[in-house]
Amino acid sequence: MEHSAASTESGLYWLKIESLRNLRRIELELDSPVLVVTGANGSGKTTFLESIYLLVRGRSFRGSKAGPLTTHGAIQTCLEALYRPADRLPLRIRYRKDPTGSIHEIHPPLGPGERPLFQVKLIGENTQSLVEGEPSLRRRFLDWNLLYAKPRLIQLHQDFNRVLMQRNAALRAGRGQERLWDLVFIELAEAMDRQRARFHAEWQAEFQRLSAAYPFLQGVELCYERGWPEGRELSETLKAVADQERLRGYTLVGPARADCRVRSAHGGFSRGQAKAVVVLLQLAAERVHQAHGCPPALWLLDDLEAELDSALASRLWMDIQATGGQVIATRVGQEGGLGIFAQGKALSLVRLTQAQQSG
Ligand SMILES: Nc1ncnc2c1ncn2[C@@H]1O[C@H](COP(=O)(O)OP(=O)(O)OP(=O)(O)O)[C@@H](O)[C@H]1O
Repeated sequence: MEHSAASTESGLYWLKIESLRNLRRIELELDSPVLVVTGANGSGKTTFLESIYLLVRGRSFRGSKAGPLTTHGAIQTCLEALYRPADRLPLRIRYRKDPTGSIHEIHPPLGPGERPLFQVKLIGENTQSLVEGEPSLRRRFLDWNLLYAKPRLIQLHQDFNRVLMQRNAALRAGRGQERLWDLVFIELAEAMDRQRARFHAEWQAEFQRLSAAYPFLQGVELCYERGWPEGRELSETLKAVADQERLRGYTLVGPARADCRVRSAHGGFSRGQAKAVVVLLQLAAERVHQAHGCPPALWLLDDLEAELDSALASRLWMDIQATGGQVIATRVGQEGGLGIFAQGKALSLVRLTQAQQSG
């Protein structure tokens, strides 16, 4: 079945969901820049967002605790969407999962090393863990944003990870062979650090600009820690930790130990404030991406208003709209009230009801 693009802006304009968790079958045209999905608890709002995330990234944002993706009693999950880029013909995206595995395909396919079509930015449950959680979460977030802006650096990251694995294997073997990897390890580590530091400086500058409108962010800054002490050569640091590394059997310093913390002069953040900080980190990265020529991201907002006071939620919503990206947002409620989403761009509303759900 062919579908006509309903507006001239880039974005997803048609979506079909079959047998994803409690959503049995949904097919719809997305004909406005903002789609608000409402429904009672458990009606499938997060699952609706999950379908789009699966289509864009080929994997879910929910862990295995959420149980099987495919609707109980169904054989397979099939998701499909049509996406109109700004500068070329529409693309068909498919995700299919059955007991033998999953397939994720884009037609026509992207060229090798080509940047993904767009980024999908999820603001959902546990968003705060990015601020409060392990450094590895922030490191992955930094690299995800850096590599999207500069896809040619993917090779550098792959080379570094390969050398790190070899160096760790040599440390575990305990025959002193790790020194053979040091030269190439240092060269790749320094190159990665330079790229991360450059991206981080742009990110921090945009974060500061955005923060001016949020009084609770006075004195808050993003700090990049490269993974070995400032003012010290990596080679020196490796020598200093050599005995410890042999004892532990893995590399203790370098880019795999980097972090990008959000530091507050007043101590920590409340849950709502931490959530707002993460939205602003996403917004700041989005501004850097657009400055590098990337298309606007697609925002998936899962109950954005939860934990935020209405002034803060409205302010964030204005900043998200200003990015020019497509938005799919959820709201709890059977009445279909629009809350903060009533302010701003034209929107469509989908109310999830029993009709779309598996019984
Ligand atoms: N494989 C499955 N088959 C059928 N139903 C499932 C399956 N996996 C999960 N579910 C159900 O689907 C529903 C999915 O809920 P989801 O989290 O998407 O709802 P929600 O509208 O976002 O809820 P809330 O407002 O509480 O966040 C849950 O009731 C869950 O029990």
